[in-house]
Amino acid sequence: MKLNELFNNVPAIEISGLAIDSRKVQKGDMYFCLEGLVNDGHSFVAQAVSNGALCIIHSKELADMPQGAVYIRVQDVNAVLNEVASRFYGHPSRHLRMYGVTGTNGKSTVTNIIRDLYSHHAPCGYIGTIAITYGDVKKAPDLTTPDPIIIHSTLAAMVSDGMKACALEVSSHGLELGRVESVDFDVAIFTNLTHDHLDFHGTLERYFAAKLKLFTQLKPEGIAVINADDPYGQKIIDQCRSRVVTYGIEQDADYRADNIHIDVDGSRFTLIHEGKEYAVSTNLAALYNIYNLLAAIAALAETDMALEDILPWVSSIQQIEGRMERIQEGQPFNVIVDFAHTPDGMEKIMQYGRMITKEGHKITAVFGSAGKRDTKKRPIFGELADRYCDRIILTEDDPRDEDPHVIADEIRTGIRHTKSIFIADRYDAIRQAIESADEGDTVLILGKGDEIFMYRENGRAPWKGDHLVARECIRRYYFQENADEA
Ligand SMILES: CC(=O)N[C@H]1[C@@H](OP(=O)(O)OP(=O)(O)OC[C@H]2O[C@@H](n3ccc(=O)[nH]c3=O)[C@H](O)[C@@H]2O)O[C@H](CO)[C@@H](O)[C@@H]1O[C@H](C)C(=O)N[C@@H](C)C(=O)N[C@H](CCC(=O)O)C(=O)O
Ligand SMILES: Nc1ncnc2c1ncn2[C@@H]1O[C@H](COP(=O)(O)OP(=O)(O)OP(=O)(O)O)[C@@H](O)[C@H]1O
Repeated sequence: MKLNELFNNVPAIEISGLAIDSRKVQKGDMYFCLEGLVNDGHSFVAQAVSNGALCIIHSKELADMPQGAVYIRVQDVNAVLNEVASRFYGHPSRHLRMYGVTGTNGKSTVTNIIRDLYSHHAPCGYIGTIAITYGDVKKAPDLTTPDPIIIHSTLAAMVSDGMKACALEVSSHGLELGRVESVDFDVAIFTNLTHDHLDFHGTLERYFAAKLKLFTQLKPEGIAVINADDPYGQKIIDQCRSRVVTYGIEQDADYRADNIHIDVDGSRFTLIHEGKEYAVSTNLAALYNIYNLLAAIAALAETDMALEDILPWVSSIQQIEGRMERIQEGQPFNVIVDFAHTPDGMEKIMQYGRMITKEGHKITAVFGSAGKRDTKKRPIFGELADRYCDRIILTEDDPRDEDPHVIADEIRTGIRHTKSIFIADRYDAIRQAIESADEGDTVLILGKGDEIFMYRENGRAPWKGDHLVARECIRRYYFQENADEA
């Protein structure tokens, strides 16, 4: 694209790419000087130009303006980045039905349910914590909500690959740092708001203010799909100028579930919408997943699919990796791997564990808490495990440069009655939980879900994955099989 197609009064030089990191600039790129939390992109202009940047977008006066590049001074570099990224890639979000999902818990689940159900109507892509997927493409993401360049280039690839829709997870970091400002959302979905990320946002109110942006930025003809049972749902409704559609269980809602029956491996309920009742049977278990399913159903039924075309598919929703993943290797006890890493998520999965574990059998929870992240949740995790579980095995979970033993001690401050042990190595902790399980027991392996990396002192290190380790331990140590390495 020519520079003069993006800005007025500039030469018609060809811009071949966009970059926000001087180290990754390639010949012909436009480099945007973003002010970050640690560095200021304005300091790396020389490197950007020496790597081949032909245009520099900046807001501050530059000490060094090496020759060979066009310099454009703007007021808000991030706003310009959002605008240019969308334009450079042909405004791809305008050519897709865009579903944006935000909330403390349930973003990956709701977006994956949307992708799964929409795919029975037309091809749908997904961008989020688990992956970036469309057609046959599946990439490991660095962030839940990537920067605007990755978002718009990915959406453009989705358009050219024949996708008709995209479900995008919108994290509070993504909103606060302005990563989705030029995404043309058709539907914005709110799941819930509970304690998380207070290290970054400071207070729950500021955390909420970040989430709110998705709804206040939504175009007037967009649709806001809101959880009516969450106290923050009403606050969003009050401030959103777009059409609002609600879902829930307890409060009156446009899509409401009633007569709910939850089993070990599925649920049934009556969906009430516009005075009509629909019998729904789904392979998703746990009450929180009824909320997630209602959110997805409401979003789809308000856009491209009729309820009658959606409901037959909800009984066979694909397992969402690492989200309440039941590990079945023929063992006579339950093993569940789950990504729960917030107090609300922990409580919900432990309640579900209690529900599926008969009187007289025990629940063992294996978990830790991330290093250098929201340390206030550590004792709360301890309290919850103390309340719902019979045995607690504390272990590492993305320790970064903290000592997992110290983290475990902080979790322990919330534990009053339940026996807890600390096993530093996560593999050994899972092994111990499985080896000591009896018939009818439940083992909950929490916090990392499907992740196959562990954040250590020097960044991401490989981790086998809780799901694979659990399978291996059941075969090798419970059944004493000569199981292959996971
Ligand atoms: C806290 C946070 O979100 N930080 C993001 C932020 O980093 P930063 O502000 O520290 O960046 P910085 O190092 O100060 O650099 C400022 C600018 O200078 C540039 N730079 C920097 C150094 C250099 O040599 N050359 C150069 O050009 C950087 O590319 C950047 O554009 O901007 C970077 C560029 O976009 C992001 O990669 C980075 O995400 C970091 C890696 C991160 O871990 N973010 C997490 C917390 C996050 O966003 N998580 C949410 C999900 C949370 C959840 O729900 O669990 C997510 O959406 O993934
Ligand atoms: N609606 C919900 N309410 C409460 N807890 C939930 C809900 N949905 C999922 N969870 C719990 O939160 C965990 C994470 O779910 P999911 O990955 O869908 O959330 P997320 O918002 O995408 O989180 P992240 O952005 O950190 O990946 C699940 O494994 C489950 O324990």
